[in-house]
Formats: sequence, C-alpha cells, structure tokens
Amino acid sequence: MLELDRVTKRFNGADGRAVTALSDVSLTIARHEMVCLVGRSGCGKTTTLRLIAGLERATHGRILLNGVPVEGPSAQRCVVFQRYTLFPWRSVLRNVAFGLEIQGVPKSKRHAIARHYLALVGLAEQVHAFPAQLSGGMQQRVAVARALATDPQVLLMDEPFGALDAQTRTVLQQELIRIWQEDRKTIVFVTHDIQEAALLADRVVVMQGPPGRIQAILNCDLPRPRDKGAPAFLALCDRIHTMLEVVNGWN
Ligand SMILES: Nc1ncnc2c1ncn2[C@@H]1O[C@H](COP(=O)(O)OP(=O)(O)OP(=O)(O)O)[C@@H](O)[C@H]1O
Repeated sequence: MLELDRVTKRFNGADGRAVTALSDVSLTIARHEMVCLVGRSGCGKTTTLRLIAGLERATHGRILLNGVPVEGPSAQRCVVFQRYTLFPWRSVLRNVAFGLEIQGVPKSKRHAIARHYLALVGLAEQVHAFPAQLSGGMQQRVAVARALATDPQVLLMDEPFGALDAQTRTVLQQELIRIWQEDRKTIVFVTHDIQEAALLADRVVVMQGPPGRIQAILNCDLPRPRDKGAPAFLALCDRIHTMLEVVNGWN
C-alpha cells in the first residue's frame, strides 16, 4: 500500500554543509500494518515520517501510496506529533472536528464524527473543555482523535506518547491497539522505547544514521493483546534490543 522506493533526503545543515538525513531507503508497508521505526537520535525516523506525510520532498526516489506518488500533504496521511498540537482557542470538540471543517463537512455531521472519536479515546465527557483544562495525556488523546476523525488511510505517529508518564503511556498504547484493531488503519509509529515497539508492531524497522538507512527488519508475530510479562514478549524485547545494539552500538 505504502512504498518508499530508494528515497534519499538531503538538507542544508546549519553550517552550510549538506546533511544526508536518509540514504537510499526502501520499505514497503502493507494495508492495516503497524510498523515501528526505531533507532538512535538523528537516524532519520522523523524525516521518514515527514516525507510520507508530504511535509518534505525527497531529494531522490519516490514515495507511493496505492501506486500514486506523494507530492504534498493530504488528509489521507495524518501525523500525530510528540507534543500535542491542539488549537488552544478551540474546544476539544472543535479541535477534533477541525480537519472535517476544512473538508467542508456540515457542522452537525462533523460534530457527530468528532464525538464518536472522542468517545473512542475515552473523552466523551470532555467535549466542551479547552486544551488548557486537560492533562497532557488527555490532550494527546484529543490529538489522536483528531487524526482519526478525518479517516486517513495512514496514521503517522512521531513518538506520540513520549512526553507522557509511564502509566498514561500504557493506557494510551492499549487504546491505540484497540482502536487500530477496530479501525484497521495503517500505522507508522516512531519510538525510542523497545517495549513500546514490541507491544505495538507487526514489524520493527531498525534504522541507523546519519545518513539514515534501514539496517534490519524484525517480524513481531506474537498474538495480541501482548502480555508485557510473558516470556515470549520479553524474548521479543531482547531481540529488538540486540538488533539495536548490533546496529547502533547501544547497550
Ligand atoms: N530541516 C532540517 N534541516 C537540516 N537538517 C535536518 C532537518 N531535519 C532533519 N535534519 C537532520 O537530518 C538527520 C535526521 O534527523 P531526524 O529528525 O529525521 O532524526 P530522528 O531519527 O527522528 O531523530 P530523533 O530521534 O532525535 O527525533 C539529523 O542529522 C538532523 O540533524
């Protein structure tokens, strides 16, 4: 469904020298797949997401969604960033309805859709609150609901739970799996957290860089829900850890 075909991305660095953020990266992602990108800071994970989102253009190579080249942002490819990027002056309901408003969906319909997704992320009671009245975890749920409300084919998540405490993070991971199983989106998820990758992914893509490259891909075929205490889960975490260690010299 989603194909990165020999993608290279260069930026002009602060010192005027070119930085190769990605070098010749190829990856094919199936419909309904959950793929996690892992790797040390600077290896090109965010750049990969931004290219898929159409927020950046590849220097070389192509990105195809259903065979059609990605040439700019689209409601079909929605990003959830690490920090909740809500409009502070809009209520929760109107934040979630924003993308639909842009698409010209009538008010009653867009509010009904927004309420549906807010209920899905457990915020049915908070529809009239403003972002500043919510906790960080709640704001991030709103961001997830907003991304889902426009029914994108691909959800791009850039460490969406990275700023949250461990307990809230666990709740949102479980919710994301539930929503993904119900909604069957294709998800590309960036994380630094090995447990998170093991919990979520169908495949873990290990990157190294700069220049960013894919060094290894690991299939995670444990049935869901995955039990973090189960020996098979711990073995999977260990395999991801070992791959990162081998690729990046982590320990
Ligand atoms: N707009 C930009 N201008 C110049 N260089 C950039 C730009 N965006 C990214 N880079 C460089 O490209 C490389 C990859 O950055 P990227 O943000 O994709 O890495 P990352 O793996 O997401 O890192 P992190 O885990 O720290 O978020 C880095 O060397 C970074 O400095």
